[in-house]
Amino acid sequence: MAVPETGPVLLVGCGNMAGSMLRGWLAAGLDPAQVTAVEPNAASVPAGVTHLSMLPPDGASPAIVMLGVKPQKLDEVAPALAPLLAPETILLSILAGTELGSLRARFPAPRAIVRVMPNMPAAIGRGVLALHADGLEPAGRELVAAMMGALGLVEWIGDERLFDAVTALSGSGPAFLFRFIDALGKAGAALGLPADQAARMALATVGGAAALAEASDADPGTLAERVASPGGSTRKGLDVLDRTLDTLLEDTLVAAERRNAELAAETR
Ligand SMILES: NC(=O)C1=CN([C@@H]2O[C@H](COP(=O)(O)OP(=O)(O)OC[C@H]3O[C@@H](n4cnc5c(N)ncnc54)[C@H](OP(=O)(O)O)[C@@H]3O)[C@@H](O)[C@H]2O)C=CC1
Ligand SMILES: O=C(O)[C@@H]1CCC=N1
Repeated sequence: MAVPETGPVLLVGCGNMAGSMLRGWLAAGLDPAQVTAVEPNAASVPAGVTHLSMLPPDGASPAIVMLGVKPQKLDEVAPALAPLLAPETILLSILAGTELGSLRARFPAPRAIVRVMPNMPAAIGRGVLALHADGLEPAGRELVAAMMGALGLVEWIGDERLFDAVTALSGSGPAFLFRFIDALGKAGAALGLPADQAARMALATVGGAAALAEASDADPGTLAERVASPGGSTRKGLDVLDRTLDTLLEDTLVAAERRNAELAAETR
């Protein structure tokens, strides 16, 4: 999906996540000349994007501002950023745990503030972008949905209280899956396969399975049953996996969700 006409975009923080989104937007056709990134590390700012090492003291308000720093840095950037924002600026925040109320308290000017929970595959247009907005008019909603749609699947979250759960599921999710790929390869190597070969096969198996699940009308549970031929070997493996997988993932998401709630309290 092509990125829409946005007007000037200011990124405050352009590290792993905001940088991934920026790369996704540039690949989808965003003009780098429209973008300014305030970021201590110039090397992480793509070519053609204006780089600043700190916020300018004044200047025209950008149409879109995206906060991409760590939640712990919010109070470092807020005093210099707040005066640069106009009522018509759309403020996007990807900060985990940081609530709309906490953003409103620091940025009183913009009418529209949007919490965005992206994930890293946004860099290749395969991200998940969860959105929760306050004060966004229909035209702004369309613009934000189109911008995020250029990066992957857009899901509007009506109840902001679910954002910590969303962050645990799709924001952190790629890390859990990278671990799974790694562990699958290591398990193959433990059975005697050369480690590099096992790693390649694990990655291709996970990528292929995810692509098939996306392309198929059947749900993942049904697909798993199709792999498990009656009386075959997959069933024996599933019997082991099924003993712990659901609780393991629930515990994993609960731990991540809790930390997001702590970050929310710290930035309140
Ligand atoms: N990583 C992910 O997959 C996801 C992250 N997020 C959210 O994205 C945000 C950033 O996380 P992530 O990208 O992982 O972290 P990074 O540390 O990679 O990115 C943050 C960037 O902000 C820079 N920075 C620090 N202080 C300032 C400042 N005063 N002005 C401008 N830039 C500054 C940092 O520079 P330096 O390193 O020099 O401090 C760094 O490059 C967090 O709020 C996180 O919750 C959300 C979803 C997924
Ligand atoms: O680990 C973090 O805090 C962020 C939020 C989701 C992914 N990374």
